[in-house]
Amino acid sequence: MKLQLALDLVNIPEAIELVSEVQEFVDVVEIGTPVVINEGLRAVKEVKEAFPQLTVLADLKIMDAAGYEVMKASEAGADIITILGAAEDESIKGAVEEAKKQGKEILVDMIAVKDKKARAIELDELGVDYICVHTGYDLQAVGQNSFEDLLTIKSVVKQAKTAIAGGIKLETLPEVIKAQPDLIIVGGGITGKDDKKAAAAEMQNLIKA
Ligand SMILES: O=C([C@H](O)CO)[C@H](O)[C@H](O)COP(=O)(O)O
Repeated sequence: MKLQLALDLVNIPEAIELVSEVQEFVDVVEIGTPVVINEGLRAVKEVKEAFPQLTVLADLKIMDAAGYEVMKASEAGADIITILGAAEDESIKGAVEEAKKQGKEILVDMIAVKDKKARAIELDELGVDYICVHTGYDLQAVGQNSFEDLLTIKSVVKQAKTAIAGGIKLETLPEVIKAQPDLIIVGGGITGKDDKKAAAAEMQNLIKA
């Protein structure tokens, strides 16, 4: 199991400062969708240049023009790029093909997919690297989480790695760990703490225990 730090509500200098603080306790750094919207792929480039030893994920949530967008994110230095599970199969295939060409990985975000079990089976067959269940900010706000969905996809996925994101905190981490996803994505559970280093360290300790 690996720990991914999601950076969503920062600019580039703040992102670099935050990663400096917690780098020894995280495996993957996510340049979140809001950061890409505000700063562009320059955020991916600058974070990867500052921390070449870390895996950098570009959370583009691609919906179309997938091969081209995966190519541009790869050129910026992303190691993993996200696409939406709701995208057309042609887009998923384009993303997977381009990522393979560039030596990168594709993570599919299942946000807003209704039949997650059926779609996870299809995505697994399309050769994606990760399938991620995700409760976005707007559904977190009405009390939802993705713990059940993680068990659902884990019961059918044969080849892809599994991931979970959305509102995971220290208090809920043990329940997530029980389901043994390959990747646990945490944003506010670390970035919202006064002592971010201690929060990341505590989470990494639980994950690696
Ligand atoms: O993907 C995310 C969200 O849609 C905003 O772009 C977050 O990175 C993801 O939800 C993890 O952040 P937290 O929910 O704060 O843990």
